[in-house]
Amino acid sequence: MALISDSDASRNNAANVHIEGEIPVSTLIIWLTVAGVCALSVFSVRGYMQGNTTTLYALSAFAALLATNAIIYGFSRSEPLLHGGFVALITLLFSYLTVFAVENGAGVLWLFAYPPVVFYISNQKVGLISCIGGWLALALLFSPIGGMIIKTPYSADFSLLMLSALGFVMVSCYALDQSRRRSKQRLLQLASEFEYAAKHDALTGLFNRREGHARLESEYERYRRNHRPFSLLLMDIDLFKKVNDTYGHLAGDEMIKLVARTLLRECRKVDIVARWGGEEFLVVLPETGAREAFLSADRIREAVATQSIEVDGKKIQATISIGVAAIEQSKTIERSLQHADEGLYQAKTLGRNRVCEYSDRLSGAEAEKKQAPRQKVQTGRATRKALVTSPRRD
Ligand SMILES: Nc1nc2c(ncn2[C@@H]2O[C@H](COP(=O)(O)OP(=O)(O)OP(=O)(O)O)[C@@H](O)[C@H]2O)c(=O)[nH]1
Repeated sequence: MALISDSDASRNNAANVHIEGEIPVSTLIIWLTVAGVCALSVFSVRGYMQGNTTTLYALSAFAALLATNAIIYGFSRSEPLLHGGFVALITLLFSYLTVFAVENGAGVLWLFAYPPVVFYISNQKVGLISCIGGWLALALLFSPIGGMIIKTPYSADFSLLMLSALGFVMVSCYALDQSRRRSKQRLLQLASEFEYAAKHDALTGLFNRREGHARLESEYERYRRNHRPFSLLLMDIDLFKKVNDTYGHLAGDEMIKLVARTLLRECRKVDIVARWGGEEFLVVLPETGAREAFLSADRIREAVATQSIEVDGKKIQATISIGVAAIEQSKTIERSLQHADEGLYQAKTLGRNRVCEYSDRLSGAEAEKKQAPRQKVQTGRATRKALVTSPRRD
């Protein structure tokens, strides 16, 4: 099961990526709206029973506005609108509870709910500005200047305690939120690193065999829908063991990387390039028939043959052999891989540094169009109907 709902988490801002188990902000707002509407209804009825119609109307209005905000979200599905509307409404509501000293001044205690909610819902900048702004506004209200503008029943002792306790809660919420955001960021980074490591080969950065196979299956599914054939190139570095034995494994690794770089350079963006095994590579060419695949393979072979690595001032040339198989009609993936493998085996048998295409449908004339000899071959692995090979040009 994926840890992160967004498959390409690394490209996204951590705040916008939802981690499984985390309460989505919009869901939290809906819950808080339901709880808020219930609480406001209770207190507006209490206000009415105490003969305070202003409280009744004001709290009922806030309850209605909160409910409307949630209903608008139900229709628009606009999260920024829901989040912005909710923060604005609770800021107004808490200001009202404080300034009008609702419930004989006890309503101001609701201010302690503001910092955790606003930090969770908004980004850190908005949370910080809202909290600092709110605290300063409260300090102004409790100050002698505020007392001259609005008469409130709060004593000096209560005001001091309220400001210090609220400031403490705000700082704590900021620190906890900062820590939560950093952990989430790190978690996303780790998840993206793990995902990369699980899908890529460490030496070359190409897709590894598992990812190559997964992408091949996706391509096959696409083929089953649109029936446009695609092709596989299975390739292997020639006499690679000799490179390792003569120049060492580091030189061998350099050669593998050189071939990988050349493949990436020669292939299109849509092509899938994977390291299939030690010195074996698989290239999937979407929407490419047998003929174009053969030509692409030969171009790749030539490109690799012009490359070399340098060991102790000595240039060592790399060559590859390639087996080509097109996926057409009802051919399965496994069968096509087997055919590409047979083509590769044949390329090795015929002297390496060449391309061999498995084909069970090409006529001799068609094969000749490719200016390549068509041969009936029998190898140690299997009997095949025909293989088209590229001439070795060395
Ligand atoms: N340096 C290095 N060598 C590797 C790696 N993976 C596999 N090999 C080596 O690749 C060699 C493969 O050799 P073989 O399969 O015998 O084939 P070859 O010598 O290339 O001969 P042909 O395929 O017939 O041309 C083995 O010696 C493996 O040890 C790797 O990641 N790095």
